[in-house]
Amino acid sequence: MKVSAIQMDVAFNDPDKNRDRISKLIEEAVESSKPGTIVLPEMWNVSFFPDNMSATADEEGHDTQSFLSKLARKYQINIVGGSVAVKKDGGYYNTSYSFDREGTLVHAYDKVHLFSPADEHTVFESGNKLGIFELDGVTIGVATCYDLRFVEWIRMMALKEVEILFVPAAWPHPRSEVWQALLKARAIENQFFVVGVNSVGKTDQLSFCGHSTIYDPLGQVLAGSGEDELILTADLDLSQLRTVRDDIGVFRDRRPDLYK
Ligand SMILES: NC(=O)CCC(=O)C(=O)O
Repeated sequence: MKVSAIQMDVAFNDPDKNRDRISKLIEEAVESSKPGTIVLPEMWNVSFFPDNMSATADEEGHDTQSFLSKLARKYQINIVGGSVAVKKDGGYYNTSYSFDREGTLVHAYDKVHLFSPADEHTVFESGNKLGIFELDGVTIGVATCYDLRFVEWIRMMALKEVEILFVPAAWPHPRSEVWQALLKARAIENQFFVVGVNSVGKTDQLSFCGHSTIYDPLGQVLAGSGEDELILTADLDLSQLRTVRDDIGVFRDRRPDLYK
């Protein structure tokens, strides 16, 4: 599966501007790299996160779904749609929508671990389900930003046969090294591919650290970035996942009977 990750400078509280930018970046990614799957960062409609959610959160996710579905169909690509601020069920959610090449919504994932240091839990409701689905016959997992820190959560995805973990993020300085270390660790310990796609740029409160990176199941970098807006692409050879697991049989050798 050829994957392009869009590391983007998300405009604060301006969904229209962000949709325009994403249209251009997806067109550019398709023309330059011809990926099968494109992934976007966390909260790309409004950034992380404005205090007047009622003005800009996407009502039931309708605008986002119609926008991403059209792009997926137009370019015949899968889109793992990062995440957006959504108003639904009487609350706000940090929701990730994913689409197949026909533009069909295949999965919606509500961020489970809300980032309490930024009071995300006081504004948003949390989800309660794993983000797992299939694209082109490949088992995909999605975990949003802070979810990455929760090793048990990510391990559950590996145990459910996830082959590629996508991590859309709005991860700020001064924790760039933490972001990179956790992405790499999750790839090595779970022996799957990890695609971390972060934001860049600033809000009044935060400066996002970029360094979106695609890791193979050994934790080797297939594509990396700095702190500029850019598209990074890698071709993931999924047979590597089997080879790595045959060589070092972590899933054969683990002792869940003792992990209580
Ligand atoms: N958007 C987030 O969830 C931020 C997470 C973060 O900065 C951290 O875990 O550190």
